[in-house]
Amino acid sequence: MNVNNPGISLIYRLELANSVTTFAKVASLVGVTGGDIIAVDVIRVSQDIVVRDVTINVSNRDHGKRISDMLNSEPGIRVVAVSDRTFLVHLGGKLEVSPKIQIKNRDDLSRVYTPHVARICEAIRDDVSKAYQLTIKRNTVAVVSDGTAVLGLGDIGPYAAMPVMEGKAMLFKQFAGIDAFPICLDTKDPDEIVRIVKSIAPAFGGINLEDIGSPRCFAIEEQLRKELDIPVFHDDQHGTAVVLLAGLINATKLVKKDLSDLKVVIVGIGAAGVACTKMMLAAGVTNIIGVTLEGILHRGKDYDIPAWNWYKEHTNPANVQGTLADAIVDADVFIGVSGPGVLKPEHIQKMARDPIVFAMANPTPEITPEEAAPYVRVMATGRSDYPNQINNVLCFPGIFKGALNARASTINEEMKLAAAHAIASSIKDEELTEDYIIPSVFNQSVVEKVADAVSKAAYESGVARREIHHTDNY
Ligand SMILES: NC(=O)C1=CN([C@@H]2O[C@H](COP(=O)(O)OP(=O)(O)OC[C@H]3O[C@@H](n4cnc5c(N)ncnc54)[C@H](O)[C@@H]3O)[C@@H](O)[C@H]2O)C=CC1
Ligand SMILES: CC(=O)C(=O)O
Ligand SMILES: [Mg+2]
Repeated sequence: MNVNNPGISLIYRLELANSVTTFAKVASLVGVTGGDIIAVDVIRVSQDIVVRDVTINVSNRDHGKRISDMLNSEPGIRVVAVSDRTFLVHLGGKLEVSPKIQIKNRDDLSRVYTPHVARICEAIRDDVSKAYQLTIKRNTVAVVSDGTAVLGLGDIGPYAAMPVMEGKAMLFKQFAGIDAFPICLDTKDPDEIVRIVKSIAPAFGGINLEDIGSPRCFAIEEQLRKELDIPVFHDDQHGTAVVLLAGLINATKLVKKDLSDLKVVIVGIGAAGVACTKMMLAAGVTNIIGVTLEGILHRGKDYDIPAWNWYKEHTNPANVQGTLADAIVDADVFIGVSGPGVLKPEHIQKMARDPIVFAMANPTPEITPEEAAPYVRVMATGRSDYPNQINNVLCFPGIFKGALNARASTINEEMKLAAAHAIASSIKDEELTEDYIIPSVFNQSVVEKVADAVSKAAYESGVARREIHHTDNY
């Protein structure tokens, strides 16, 4: 698998002239150019012509174009169209709104809509908490982005951010049964974002902030948490940190090291980096060194970013200065939440025994598993196509499900720690291996475990608002 191009699959619609060529010829030409045919469908057959859709895995778009040109230049073969399967799954967007009941007659109509809906409106007007019982609020989350830090692609804007937010909404529904709306805002102004999110909050049981770049994300989340009485959770901060901690708990168990003895180097001190650091400190890690594009964060310098000034005071106990090459010496763990290619094999060679490397940048990690393999003991990425996927998708469905079930007013530290331990404990000690430190996203029991643990933590920490046996339906 070429890490820069995760499995591009192209469908070539080919018109083959029966008297001139055969499908066997096509297969051999594709094989010669390194394409991998994975499916063939017959679309139309006539006496002279056969039209086939041939699905071919290619290593990148140029490779796909070379195959197309080569086929087109062959007598008897015409490439009618080439479509990218990934684009096809996004055609028209990935979501729709679907009603829970059908309106079959006037009687139904008058209940779901006017006149009888008015009684429901009045009930909520008289007791606003009934919005949880009588509207979508109780099971609905807004996935809000301004498109400024979309995956590791950077500030690509609200239109380009939509496919990711639609994807997050799909994951909410599929993994936790939560209805989520993708909402991409055409503003980067923190005050305006806060105002808009507050204004739309009545419809939602929770707000999942997504891919809002640092340092703006910190103030936006803090303000919204203060002003709203529903959970506001910046997924890139806390979802990432929860899953990172789960992976770290299991990886250190495997290599027989204690969290409190670790030296951890983390590159990319943005939304994910700051939150991962806070979570590790809360879990008992004491020696963490943060590396930015300007080098190691240390107490000899004042930074323009308040989060970095906080950072230098709470990390780097030996006040090391320099670059990643200086920080990485004798480190037990490398965590990357920055961008492609930051970590080199030479860096890993300088780490302590049994190096743990979590290269979590998406879509292209700080080092590929192939490059790291000879030197690393435990390797994880944020991607779905390698073992050990450390990705916030393991957290946000379950943590919101637990919070919504408890009707929690917030998602607090206790709930996040409970989620991390629930994810980690999904793998039994005897099941742990280098390639299995974190459960699969498709392990349905993880969401349930996380939701139960989070809900329990919400009750125990006093932020749950739902009475468990609620029978009042009107
Ligand atoms: N696996 C997962 O679940 C998650 C992965 N990520 C990945 O982490 C990365 C950062 O995401 P956010 O923190 O949300 O973005 P952000 O924009 O808030 O922060 C990124 C930080 O990394 C720094 N950075 C970029 N390249 C660097 C380099 N070569 N060396 C040092 N610092 C560098 C930037 O200056 C910035 O401070 C992205 O690639 C994203 O895809 C983020 C959230 C979840
Ligand atoms: C996984 C995720 O949220 C990110 O890479 O931004
Ligand atoms: Mg994200």
